[in-house]
Amino acid sequence: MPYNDEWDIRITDSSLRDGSHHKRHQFTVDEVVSIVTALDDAGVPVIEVTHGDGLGGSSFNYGFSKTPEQELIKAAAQTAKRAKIAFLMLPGVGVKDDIRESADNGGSICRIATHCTEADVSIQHFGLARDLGLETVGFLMMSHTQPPEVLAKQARIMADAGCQCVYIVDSAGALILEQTSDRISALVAELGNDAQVGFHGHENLGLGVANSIAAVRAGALQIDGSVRRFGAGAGNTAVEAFAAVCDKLDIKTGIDVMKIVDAAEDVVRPTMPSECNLGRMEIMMGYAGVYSSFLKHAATQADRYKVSGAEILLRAGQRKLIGGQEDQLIDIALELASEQNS
Ligand SMILES: CC[C@H](O)CC(=O)C(=O)O
Ligand SMILES: [Mn+2]
Repeated sequence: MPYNDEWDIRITDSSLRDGSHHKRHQFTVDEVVSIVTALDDAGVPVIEVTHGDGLGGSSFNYGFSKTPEQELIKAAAQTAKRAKIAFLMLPGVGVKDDIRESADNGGSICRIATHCTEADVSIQHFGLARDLGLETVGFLMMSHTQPPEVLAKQARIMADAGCQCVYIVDSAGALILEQTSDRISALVAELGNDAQVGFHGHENLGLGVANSIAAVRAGALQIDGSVRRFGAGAGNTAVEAFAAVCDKLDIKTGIDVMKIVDAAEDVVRPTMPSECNLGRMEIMMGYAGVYSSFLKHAATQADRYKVSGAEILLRAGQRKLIGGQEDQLIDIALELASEQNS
């Protein structure tokens, strides 16, 4: 079944949210306006704008925003002619008032993200979002850590709370092809017509586009990506490459391939501090199953304690760290430094 009469699937660009990790949360209003203008013109139907760690993420632990995220959401909503503006929130990092403020500023899609075994902490937020008339999306983060049947039960909790599309979120870029499609299929079977299923990929093993196609073939109707892969770790599925692949496979996305490749090169790339690399630290994240947003934090601690960033990430994977446990990267760096000096 297609997404609607116009598109087979709906693509959400996350460069102004997931890309915030890569930019250490330094987006300006001018950058948001230029990126939203270009993506909207290229036919991207949904653009996500928030601090990288979601509403309320601007903090000592996650990194302070250069511009308050509500100003960025407002600027995006005022700029977009066709695209809907989405925002993300992790319960506990943000609170319900942040959802209200985002809606007042023109955000129309509320995305609530939880660790993939903790869906129950999202229930009140989906309720509020639906009461406010917002469209809802749920993120099951670090989905590589749980088998399909566990994820399906968590998806059911979100759907029953009012979530209209539950995403398998490959936060670590660790899923490999069938591991993606098996998880999507389990959610599709569980949710039926109660909610759609989506996929959010990361490129840490170079599989963002391939995993996204596997997800579509398994029944996902919403797919995330970031233009120029502008996201945490090695970045997200490149929207321009994914749109081109969909075009060749006759999967309708509504995105103009010629316009989106220009936007990627001419508008988005100049706002990036650097390309999103697929270097040893990024590969280690996919290999060891580490949350992509740990990359910059691990790099900071590696510099500070003169230890290997890749080794920090490998141990973070062994410890099975999840989002919110960024401070343990300091502990691992100290452990490595003491081993080095003994
Ligand atoms: C807000 C945390 C995180 O960046 C959400 C996400 O994009 C992911 O888990 O991949
Ligand atoms: Mn992500």
